[in-house]
Amino acid sequence: MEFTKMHALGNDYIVINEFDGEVVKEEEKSEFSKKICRRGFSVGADGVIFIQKPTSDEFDVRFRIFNSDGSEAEMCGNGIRCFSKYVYERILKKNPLRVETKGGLRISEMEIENNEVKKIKVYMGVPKFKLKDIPMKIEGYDENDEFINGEIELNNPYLKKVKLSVVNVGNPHAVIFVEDNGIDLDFARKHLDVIGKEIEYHKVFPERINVHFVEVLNGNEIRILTWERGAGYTTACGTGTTASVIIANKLGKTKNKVLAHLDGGDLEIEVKNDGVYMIGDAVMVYDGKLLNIGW
Ligand SMILES: N[C@@H](CCC[C@H](N)C(=O)O)C(=O)O
Repeated sequence: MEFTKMHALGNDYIVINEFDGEVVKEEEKSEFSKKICRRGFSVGADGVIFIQKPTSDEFDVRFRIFNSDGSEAEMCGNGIRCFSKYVYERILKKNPLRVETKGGLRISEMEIENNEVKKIKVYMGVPKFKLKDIPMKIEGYDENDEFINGEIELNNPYLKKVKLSVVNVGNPHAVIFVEDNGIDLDFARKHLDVIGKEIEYHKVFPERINVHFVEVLNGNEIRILTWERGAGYTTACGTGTTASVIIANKLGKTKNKVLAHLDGGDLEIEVKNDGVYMIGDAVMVYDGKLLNIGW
């Protein structure tokens, strides 16, 4: 089986081209992703991306993303930049590219030099804030309410409660401003696998959630530490960065154009009237041939 290893800001994916036909059977995709993502024993990655034919003429190509724990996500910001680069350079010379995702239509506009995609600007859609759209279920709130800087209780030795905001940008995110919680990013990093995991699996989030600790540096810059649903700590999360800027902007903490500093590098997000845009690059690391999936 042939695959390509790609990354965007260190958030790494195994890309499998199924545009001309299925490579991994539908019912095996989850288990396959879990196995091939296991670092040390197999290729290792934060997730697997499948490139498929779209299900309708509205789109040029279909994007599927499985996390390293085998769960399928609706969207992935770093993944869609990797995907767009792969599709343009190897499958379809279409620019802009209309991408079908489980989170809805996304449009990738690429900057190209000598047939190589250098930068990708992705239309990330319109954010949803209602609890029914996250989804989130919490006592005292209606399904049409929003949960912005609301508090939830935790059960760990380090942080007893946390103020967070939720938004769905195709997939669900919880955004935690460290300054609103009397903590800093060093504290969050030290206890990330306890606190991040607890929030990911918190009973108020029936489909789990991606978790981001955010420090606002000024009106145009933020720093983010991420714990991803289904993958744990990652060096960057494109949808998470999009979500963090949307919430920061909604709370008046930043302007509408923000440079986010992530462990794996920087990403630009712009909040506009018609939706949100993410601008960054992606890297093709190597092509591989799978000999043994390991485990
Ligand atoms: N790293 C991605 C998000 C991948 C999916 C996420 N873990 C989920 O389950 O929603 C990104 O760059 O957006």
